[in-house]
Amino acid sequence: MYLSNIKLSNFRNYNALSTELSSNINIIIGDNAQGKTSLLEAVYVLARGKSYKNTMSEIISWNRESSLLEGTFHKQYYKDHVRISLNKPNKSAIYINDKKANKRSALWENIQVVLFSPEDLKMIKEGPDLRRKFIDSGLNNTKPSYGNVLRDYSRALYQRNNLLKSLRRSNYGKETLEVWDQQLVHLGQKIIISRINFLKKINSITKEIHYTLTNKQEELKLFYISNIIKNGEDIDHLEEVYEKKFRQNLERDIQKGYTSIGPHVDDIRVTINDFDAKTYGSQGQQRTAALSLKLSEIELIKSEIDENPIILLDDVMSELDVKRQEKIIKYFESSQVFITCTEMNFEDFLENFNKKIYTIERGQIVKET
Ligand SMILES: Nc1ncnc2c1ncn2[C@@H]1O[C@H](COP(=O)(O)OP(=O)(O)OP(=O)(O)O)[C@@H](O)[C@H]1O
Repeated sequence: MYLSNIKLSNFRNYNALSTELSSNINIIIGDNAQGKTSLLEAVYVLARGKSYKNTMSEIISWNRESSLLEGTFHKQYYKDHVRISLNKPNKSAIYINDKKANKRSALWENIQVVLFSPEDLKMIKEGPDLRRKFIDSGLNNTKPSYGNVLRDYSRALYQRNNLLKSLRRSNYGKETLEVWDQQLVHLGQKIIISRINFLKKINSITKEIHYTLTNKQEELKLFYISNIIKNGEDIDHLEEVYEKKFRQNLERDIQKGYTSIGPHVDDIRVTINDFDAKTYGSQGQQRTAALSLKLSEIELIKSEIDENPIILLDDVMSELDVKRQEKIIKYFESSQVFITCTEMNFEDFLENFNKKIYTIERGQIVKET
């Protein structure tokens, strides 16, 4: 799939922009603070209906009240024209082929996008939230209903945590706790099962990619770590076990004022040649493992839904050495890719690609080749 054009008004530091895009490689180059990431972010907003890092008020230009984004996504057999209007403080409307969509999920059910930022390269080294984000992004792209479950789970979790905090002071409303518990167990077990199945599928792809990136020196494996069910345990009884542990943890949860178990605190354990990559891996090994994980997300999407996702590389190329740059570029042969950079030191690898280079200055494309 690819985005053939993009039109922006009052989006971050872009007053107005309209351009055609390459269906393969799009390089967005410029000095710092000129608008490279903003353009990439605009592609993401068109695909997801929201930003990956800023609130709506933050993406609308400072001195404006509203913003408009438009673009046409081409899939194998049809195309969708997407128009999104954003209004301060927090209102948005999405139109697909001029028909108003009721939910943002109308976008993610149809459009696959993989974002890759320097933060992702820290996925192995840092805390579990980046690893959970990785798995959730993969699932959102391959199983659209997952996004709704995740959203409902987060809402229920927020409500339960608020209630837990108030129960520290008085028992008022304790009877409603059961409603949130039931919802969390029901939604939480769906999330855990989806994640375990996702890891089963992606494990073999990640292993192959990592073999290639490390010249067959390293074997990478992924394990789902849940505080409700142990790896390899029978997931048929998950709901029962989950309910029991929830009851056991209730007093502790009230004392702490938050829900201490569930998929929101789960993790992925990554091993390299059977040692724990987070504890024992060198920085280089951890970064290569993170790269393998992101590339395998792209490959899994390709095989699961028979569409190439749009790939957004925000400042990632400058973080990789030449060898790794060369190796990853071959995964972009048949995808649309957006690459932001301040310098083009990887041009040699892109000789045979269909590419467009956009030079950005103060929120404008000043050169296009
Ligand atoms: N809502 C907004 N309205 C107007 N300008 C904004 C808004 N939000 C951010 N900016 C400005 O837009 C400019 C471009 O930001 P952007 O992150 O796109 O830069 P960049 O070219 O990717 O820079 P870098 O190479 O440093 O990452 C920055 O100067 C930023 O302060």
